[in-house]
Amino acid sequence: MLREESSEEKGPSRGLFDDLLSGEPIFEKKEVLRPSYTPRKLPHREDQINNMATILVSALRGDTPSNILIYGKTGTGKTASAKFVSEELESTSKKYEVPCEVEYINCEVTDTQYRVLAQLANKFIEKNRSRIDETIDEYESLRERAREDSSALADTEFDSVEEVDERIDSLESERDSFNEVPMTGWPTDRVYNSFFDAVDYRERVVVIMLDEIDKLVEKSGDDTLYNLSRMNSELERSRVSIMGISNDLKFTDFLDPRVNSSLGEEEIVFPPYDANQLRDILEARADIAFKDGALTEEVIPLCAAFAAQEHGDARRALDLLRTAGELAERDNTNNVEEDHVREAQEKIEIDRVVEVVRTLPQQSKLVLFAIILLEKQGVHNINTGEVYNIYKRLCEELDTDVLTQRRVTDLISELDMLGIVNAVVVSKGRYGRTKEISLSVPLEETEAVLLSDSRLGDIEDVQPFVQARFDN
Ligand SMILES: Nc1ncnc2c1ncn2[C@@H]1O[C@H](COP(=O)(O)OP(=O)(O)OP(=O)(O)O)[C@@H](O)[C@H]1O
Repeated sequence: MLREESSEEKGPSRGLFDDLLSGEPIFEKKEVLRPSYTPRKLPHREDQINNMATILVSALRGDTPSNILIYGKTGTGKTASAKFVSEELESTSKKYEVPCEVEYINCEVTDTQYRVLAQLANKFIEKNRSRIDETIDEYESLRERAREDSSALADTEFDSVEEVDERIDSLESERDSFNEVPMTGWPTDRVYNSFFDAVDYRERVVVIMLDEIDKLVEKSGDDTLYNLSRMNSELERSRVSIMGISNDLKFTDFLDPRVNSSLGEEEIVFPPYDANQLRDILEARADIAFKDGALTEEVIPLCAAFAAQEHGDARRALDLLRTAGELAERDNTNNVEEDHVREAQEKIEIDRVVEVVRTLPQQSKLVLFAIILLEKQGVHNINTGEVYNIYKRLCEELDTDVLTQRRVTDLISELDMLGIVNAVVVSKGRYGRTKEISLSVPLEETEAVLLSDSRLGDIEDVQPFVQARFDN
């Protein structure tokens, strides 16, 4: 007799993902909240966008636009606005058939003169080659038609098929003369010349957008900017203009005065957003990103308020909103609530700390570990001497160099600047001044990151040593 199917066995069994999928999803289009998404509308940036457009419109009249320096704190919409304006500029230039091209370079990634020039050279070499290829295609089809019927050459500059052949040959050798620049190995002069020739191949206005321009100057000085800004005096057919973007204006102190005044012909400032502006930005994105009614009333104002406290950073506001949505999704609820935002705020902060701590140099990790060990003993307002004693012991355990106390004091100041510890100088009257140090990040998570470092993870018997110091 056949065994009866139990009700549980009917149909396919529920798998690992069924429960996750069964809840009504919160998001309609989550990628709208990701940094890679470029919004079509940028509320509260109308003034800056109009300013950029007013300067760049001369490119569409065939003139060289002034160089622009854009600056403002992180997450204030500098890149998004500049990219928006560039796209509009390029599309309008196509509409009116005025050759104008924008090239974007992120100097955090491309941070040496060689790489910047090589990347630019290769982009223009590629453009020139494909333009030549298009022209060759046109001549080849003309040649085909002319071979069948010589009247196809009427109203053209050619008298015979052979002349078309010659033109195709010369275009092919012109195309082949554009050699790609290798990403290392050539003398810089040669790379510069390749870029120069590639750009000047035809009439056009070129806007070079150097995002995070301060990183380029920090890493390799101002030679690139010097060379780019003097190009126009030598170019014959084309014109180059620079748009630098930075969240740190101090880099201009290190520029040659000529480069500085040329780069900053026009300056546009992006001020931080306030909570109301962040609210508008979030609302516009949330409309597309979330299902109708998925957000409870307080979610957007709270994300905006948190991000406004962090120097008005729209990236942070969007991260918060997306993370809050993901946490709600994980809870299998249909609504994102205030608590999800608070949880998201904590999660983002911990993620930041983990990343900062994970990438600290070994010596800073040891100093931080010493502070943590002291805090675990319940020591408050730790002083540098106490940190130094434990630090030395840790170095012995690891058989590593011991830095001087002065150097360790510097490392503590660096940890303070990174927001990992809080070090305040207090006056002890006639005993002079001393630093009182406390941890400003969650202890357990920070310790776990330090212990995940294979070398620090091996230190087992330090705790009893620290303990012993306080038992006496
Ligand atoms: N006014 C705005 N409207 C909509 N989204 C915005 C606005 N301003 C910024 N954003 C969004 O915030 C995020 C950060 O913006 P963006 O990258 O332009 O900042 P930034 O000022 O260039 O920051 P950084 O200096 O860190 O590069 C992006 O996802 C961007 O789409």
